[in-house]
Amino acid sequence: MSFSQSLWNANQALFQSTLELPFNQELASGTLSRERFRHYMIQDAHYLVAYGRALAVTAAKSDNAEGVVQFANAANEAVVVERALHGGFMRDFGVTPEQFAATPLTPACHHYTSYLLATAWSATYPVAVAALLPCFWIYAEVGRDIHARSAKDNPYQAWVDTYASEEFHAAVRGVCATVDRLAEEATEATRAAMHAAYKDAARLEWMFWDSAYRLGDWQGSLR
Ligand SMILES: Cc1ncc(CN)c(N)n1
Repeated sequence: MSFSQSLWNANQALFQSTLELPFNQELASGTLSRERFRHYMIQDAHYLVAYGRALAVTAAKSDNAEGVVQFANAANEAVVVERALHGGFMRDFGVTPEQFAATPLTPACHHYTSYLLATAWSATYPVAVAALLPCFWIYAEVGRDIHARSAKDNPYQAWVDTYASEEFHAAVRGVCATVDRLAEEATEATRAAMHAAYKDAARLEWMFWDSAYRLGDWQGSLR
């Protein structure tokens, strides 16, 4: 079994519970409230900038030229392509650039982006790549799962199509191939750290959707 497959298998139950989250169930049926999707979109647009930075730092740490291009391209995709999708939804939902800029990161978004940035800056290249893999892989598999059962005239179809697309899945295969090569060359301790990083990020993916469904925010005087 490949190392990336072992990461996936070790977190299979977590992935299943991600699919079962009310946010994703209602995204598939098209019944997710506009308020919840709007909340998610704003937080995800914040997330994508930090994620793009983490990818760029990881690109700079790469041990070869291919990795520089792979992760620099992924940073570009996150900030330009994915955020364009969000821009379309923001317009539909009447979120102005000023409203977006004035909306702080929720605890879940703050936690996840801080984790990715800290890992990208402080961990070794193989561990940083393992921490980024769930952002690719879980979204691609959630996208495909929802695509297979998405309601007709789903208002969120553009989101579903983006993450179910062959282009997005090709990027996942590329990151898995890099993870597999790095794991092959790594010590046992590094492989264990890669497993831990993957799991941390997979849990934070779960929390991000759960928080969006709950309209998560800082409590009372913490705002
Ligand atoms: C929270 C989160 N994780 C991953 C992705 C897919 N790049 C995303 N848009 N948002």
